[in-house]
Amino acid sequence: MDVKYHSINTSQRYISMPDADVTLFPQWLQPQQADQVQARLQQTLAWQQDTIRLFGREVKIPRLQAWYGAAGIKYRYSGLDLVAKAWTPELLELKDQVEALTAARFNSVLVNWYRDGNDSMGWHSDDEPELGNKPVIASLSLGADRRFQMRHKSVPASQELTLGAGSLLVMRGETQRYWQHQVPKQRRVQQGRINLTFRYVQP
Ligand SMILES: O=C(O)CCC(=O)C(=O)O
Ligand SMILES: [Fe+2]
Repeated sequence: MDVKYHSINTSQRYISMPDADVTLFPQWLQPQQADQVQARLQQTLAWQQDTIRLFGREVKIPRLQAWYGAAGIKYRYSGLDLVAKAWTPELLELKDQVEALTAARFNSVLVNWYRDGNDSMGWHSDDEPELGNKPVIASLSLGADRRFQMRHKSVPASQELTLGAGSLLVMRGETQRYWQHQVPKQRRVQQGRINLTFRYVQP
């Protein structure tokens, strides 16, 4: 897998939303390359189905996750304490490419595997304190198309995108402060999807 020597398509679409800065690169990776990367990540990452406490009960989250990054990076996510595993060669290569595109720095990645349309992620903002003010979040999608919904926290504004294989969504500035996002269940989707969100966590 060598992302560098594939042509990367930087055509982009700015998504006009109040109090947000969101850009979509719909075909950042070519379909073939996206499939190749997905297969490789599925095989090589240390997937876990974490549990969270919800109303006093242990509940399995509806997807598999893996957290990778630089040594010593720790992260709290929905009440989970995650410690980054060391970058794999594929993840490091993707991180370098995403850094080159966005001119931002990342030291970790949260990887989610939605096994089919029953897996999902509920409404949230990526606004944990360790992400700092105005975090840049770069989100690479592989596999099945899934709906990505966004809603403003205080004014009636919303936006929905389809995130397809090879797409890269970059959220910057005040986006996390004013907006939430989710990946709803889509019962008819039978294929899996992997999403990687590259982040900079204050060490
Ligand atoms: O799967 C996605 O597209 C979004 C993932 C996400 O919001 C997150 O990891 O915080
Ligand atoms: Fe998120």
